[in-house]
Amino acid sequence: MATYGDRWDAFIQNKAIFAALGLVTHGLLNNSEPDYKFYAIIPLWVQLFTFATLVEYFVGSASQSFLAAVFLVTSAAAAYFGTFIASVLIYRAFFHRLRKFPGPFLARLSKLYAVHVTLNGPYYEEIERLHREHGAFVRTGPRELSIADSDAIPLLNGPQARVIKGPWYDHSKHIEGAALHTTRDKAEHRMKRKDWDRALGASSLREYSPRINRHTTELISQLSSRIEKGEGDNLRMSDWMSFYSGDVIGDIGFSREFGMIREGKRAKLIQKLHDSMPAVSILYHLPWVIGLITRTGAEAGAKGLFEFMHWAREALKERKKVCALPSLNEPQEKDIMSFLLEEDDPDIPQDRNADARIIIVAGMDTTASTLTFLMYELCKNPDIQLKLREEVQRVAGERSFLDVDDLTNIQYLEDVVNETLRLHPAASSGVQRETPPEGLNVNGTYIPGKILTWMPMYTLHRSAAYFPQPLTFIPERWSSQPDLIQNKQAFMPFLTGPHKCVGWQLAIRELRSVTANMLLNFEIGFVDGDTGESVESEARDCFATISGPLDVRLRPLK
Ligand code: HEM
Repeated sequence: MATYGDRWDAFIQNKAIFAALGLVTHGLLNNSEPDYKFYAIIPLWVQLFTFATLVEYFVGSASQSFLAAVFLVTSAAAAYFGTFIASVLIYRAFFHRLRKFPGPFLARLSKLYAVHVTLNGPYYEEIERLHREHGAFVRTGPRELSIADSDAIPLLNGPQARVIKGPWYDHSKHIEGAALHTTRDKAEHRMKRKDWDRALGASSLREYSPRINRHTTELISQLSSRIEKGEGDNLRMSDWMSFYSGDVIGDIGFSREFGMIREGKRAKLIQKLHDSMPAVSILYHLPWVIGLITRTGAEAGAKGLFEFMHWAREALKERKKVCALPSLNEPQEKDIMSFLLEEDDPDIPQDRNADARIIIVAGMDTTASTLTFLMYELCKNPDIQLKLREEVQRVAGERSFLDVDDLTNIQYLEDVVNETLRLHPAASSGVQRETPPEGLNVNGTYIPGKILTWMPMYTLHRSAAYFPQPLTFIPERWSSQPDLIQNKQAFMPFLTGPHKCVGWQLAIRELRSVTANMLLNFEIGFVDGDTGESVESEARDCFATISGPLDVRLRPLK
């Protein structure tokens, strides 16, 4: 009579059973989109493997040593995973509900394709190339579509849109809850958005004006002193733009002084965030990896993220302490957190820490990169620089500094800002949305349910159908040459609808303030022998676009 050991041996040596189990697993997981549950599934697999090895060693008789037991179980696992993976790939390539959409073959199989592209240059450039090759709908991942058709904008972003934010936004929710930006539930988002709208609405923005003016004044004065020290022939303008936007957002966000303009270097935390960008540009294609690392307790793997969380917690506590002084119930000047925190509540809700992080992440690099690209375009187009300077000087008269509130009506300044945002949108590849279970119909094209969509702003903004002469920097298209805009709806650097950037007006005010005052004080050009191309060629797509380095020559105006 067969013993338990014999039965086990027969089982573990039967590759067909494991191959069949691989197929069953694919069948079970296929409809549940399991990638974001890998943090639970992978440890389960590891436990099963360990259990099977121990059973083989102690109960089975086919292996003479522990190593042999490991080997036998590994060969069973190879049959299981080999079949499972082959089944997944065949399904994705030929039977998936997106099979009719064109795109690179490898992108059908895995998001590793996007990782490969990212390692070789900005992802959004490849997306634009793919749209030129395949048209408005491109399959960019196993269950992912990039849609470059302005008719899809209301369906994906409008107030009545039935899509929700995609699972990407959940990547670290389990640690500290969701920030405004990462809240997927529509009702919860509406609630949170009310406070944020007050924090960044017109009357609050006026209260923040003195802070913007202070930081812009400091920027101009620091750059002037660098010129005096003989450094004006080669200044890394991309760094200065990043110091500026970081100082502004720390200050307006939660009264945090980074002092980067003063020091002429990045604060430690900001430097670490910056250093993590290459990893972010890859992980944003594989968000389940972040969940896996953080949920399986491998904190070392996500050290940067945990440090940032710790920093944000401490920064909010410090702000609270200052506000708790009897003479100061609130910061002397209001900041964004004044609207998000209950000043009398001794505790800081966890999701406010997440909000503090989003203030830095959403408010710093987006603005810094836009400013850098704007300076780049002014260097590349000296005539436009001259024309804009004349406009600004007309408003300034004898003054060498213009307050941000004096800059609301300079049409050509608006034109230059818009044209920069058109050619260099900060969210170049778009934002992730998930279609409702019943799917969507875009212009007669049916998009199945539970599909992840992206609307690539870089591609839309560079479409000749929407913006004739799309690759030329022509600020006049926004005012005196309206024929150069065929479809204004396709311009959405800040998105549109209920999730439109809540900080867009703050960003515009920063852009106006820096641009106008730079032009009042300096002539700006590329460093001798340089064309500034690294600003585009070394840019990174990290969900937000991070510009490459820009070195400039600054000459003070007489
Ligand atoms: C040129 C600068 C900026 C650009 C181009 C920009 C662009 C965007 C875009 C495209 C989104 C939508 C993201 C998504 O749905 O995933 C967004 C959202 C957001 N932005 Fe900005 N942004 C800029 C500056 C700022 C600033 C200065 C702040 C200040 C705190 C800010 C705070 C936010 C927040 C909190 C959200 C989430 C809004 C929500 O989900 O309701 N952004 N931004």
